[in-house]
Amino acid sequence: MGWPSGYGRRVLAEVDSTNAEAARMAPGLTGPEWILGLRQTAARGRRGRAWVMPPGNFAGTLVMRLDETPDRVALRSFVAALALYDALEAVTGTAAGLALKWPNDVLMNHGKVAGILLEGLGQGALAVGIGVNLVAAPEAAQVESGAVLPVSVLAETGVRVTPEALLEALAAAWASHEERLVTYGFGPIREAWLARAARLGEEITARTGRETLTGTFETVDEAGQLVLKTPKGRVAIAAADVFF
Ligand SMILES: O=C(O)CCCC[C@@H]1SC[C@@H]2NC(=O)N[C@@H]21
Repeated sequence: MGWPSGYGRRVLAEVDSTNAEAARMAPGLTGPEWILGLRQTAARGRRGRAWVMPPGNFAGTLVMRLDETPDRVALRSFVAALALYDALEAVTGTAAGLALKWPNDVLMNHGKVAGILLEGLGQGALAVGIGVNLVAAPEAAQVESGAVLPVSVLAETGVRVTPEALLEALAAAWASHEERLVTYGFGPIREAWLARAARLGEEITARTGRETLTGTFETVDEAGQLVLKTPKGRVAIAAADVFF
């Protein structure tokens, strides 16, 4: 496939957080750029959580500028999840065991292998931060109680993938899904995501911060919201943590 044209790449031996580096780069950005951090000293996860990042794992951020509404920009979490799915299939040689968990985790054999952190940087700039447990997963005690347990690519498949090799596959897969979004809109991305979704049609629990809702995972709507069929009716949820 090769490196996609129009995308830059920077590899950093050590960085606090590739998302923080993206924020520093955003003002001078001339085009989309991938930042790969071989070590991160202050990696962050969703909802203010820390992200455990042993060396050898993948930490990358795509920083880009988009002239779009915030709702449309946010759909990049689905683009990122699909790109990760394809990239992991390419580097391990199989998609068996891979699934996508709303809003933006990638599962391998029912464990969390990758997480995505989207951050708006102001003035239309977006950081798409991606962490993948390539060689090591955090201890179960380091994750929130009830959360999907972390797994690594190495432990699940026996394949040792370097961060650089994953970036090559990820950048190519991102470019192709991004082009699809820009050309055809969210429809085909949504369908591809739903075809790979974990627990579709099953009972799941969503914690929004304000309330906890349990219901049947019906679909993801045209705005990317999780649609749950609950005893009180159908609910569309824009942001939550999901528990199986
Ligand atoms: O909580 C999650 O699941 C999202 C984790 C995102 C971690 C990645 S690692 C690269 C980028 N830099 C960060 O500080 N966080 C993201």
